Parts: sequence; structure tokens; C-alpha cells
Amino acid sequence: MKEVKKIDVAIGIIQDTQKKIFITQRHKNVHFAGFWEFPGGKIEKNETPDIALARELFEETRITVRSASLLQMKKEIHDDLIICLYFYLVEEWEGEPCGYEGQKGKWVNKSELSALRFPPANDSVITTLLLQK
Ligand SMILES: Nc1nc2c([nH]c(=O)n2[C@@H]2O[C@H](COP(=O)(O)OP(=O)(O)OP(=O)(O)O)[C@@H](O)[C@H]2O)c(=O)[nH]1
Ligand SMILES: [Mg+2]
Repeated sequence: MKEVKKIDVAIGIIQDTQKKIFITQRHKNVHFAGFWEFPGGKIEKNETPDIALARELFEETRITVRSASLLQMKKEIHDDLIICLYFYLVEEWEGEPCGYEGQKGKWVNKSELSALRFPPANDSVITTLLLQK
């Protein structure tokens, strides 16, 4: 029987009081190269999703998360791989986010999200964001 691999990913939607969101661009030579994404990454063994979120956002954008709430979960089932994405809304943090690993980063209005290229797994969370006030 084929072995099924499972990856859990913690993702932060960093939203300021003006409802602007900080996004980063994926590096060349990786899966979905050049696509925009919300900062985040794989949850390690023995980590909870929110601990992984804080670690990834510090590593990738240098912010310290003060408060985050789970907005949506998305499970993607591929042939022999299950990817589970935990999308958090991050509205309180310390520091000014940047693309600390050399990735391009920018603040965008929510309404701009649908015109940018994100991985298809982000479609439903982007719809949720657009429906929020
Ligand atoms: N960070 C992030 N990953 C996403 C998003 N949407 C989405 O499908 N993913 C997928 O989640 C998976 C893991 O994310 P990642 O590549 O950021 O993982 P990571 O930071 O741990 O990278 P690394 O393995 O190079 O250390 C990738 O397959 C990526 O395509 C998103 O908005 N943000
Ligand atoms: Mg990452």
C-alpha cells in the first residue's frame, strides 16, 4: 500500500487597522515560484499550530505575534499527500513585517488580493476575507 504523507502548515494573514494585509512573494525554484502568499510554513513535530505560526512569522517577517485567531482550515488531498493549511488572522504584533528571508513583501488592500496570483488552496480564505467588513 502507498504511504500517505501529511503536511500541516501554519499561515498568518497579517492585517493592520486600515485592513491592509502583508503578503510575500515565493522565491524562484520552489513550488509555486513567483506566486504571492501569506507568510508561514510547515508545522514541525511536537509543535502546535499557533507555536509554529509565531516561529514562522518571526523567521520570515521578523514580527512577534501578540494575538492570532484561527480564521479557516483547508485540507487538500492529493494522491499520496494530505496538506492541511491553518490560516490565522494576525491583528496584534510587535515590529514591522519585512521579507526577512530575501523575499519581496508588500502591504495590499484586501480588494487587491483577487487580482494577484496565490496558490489555489488560498481561494476560499481570500473569499472569506473579502466578505469581512
Ligand atoms: N506560507 C504559505 N504556504 C502556502 C500558502 N498557500 C499554500 O497553498 N501554501 C503551501 O503550503 C506549503 C508549505 O509552505 P512553505 O513553503 O511556506 O513552507 P516552509 O516555510 O516551511 O518552507 P521550507 O520547507 O522551505 O522551510 C507549500 O506547499 C505552499 O505552497 C500560503 O498562503 N502561505
Ligand atoms: Mg514559508
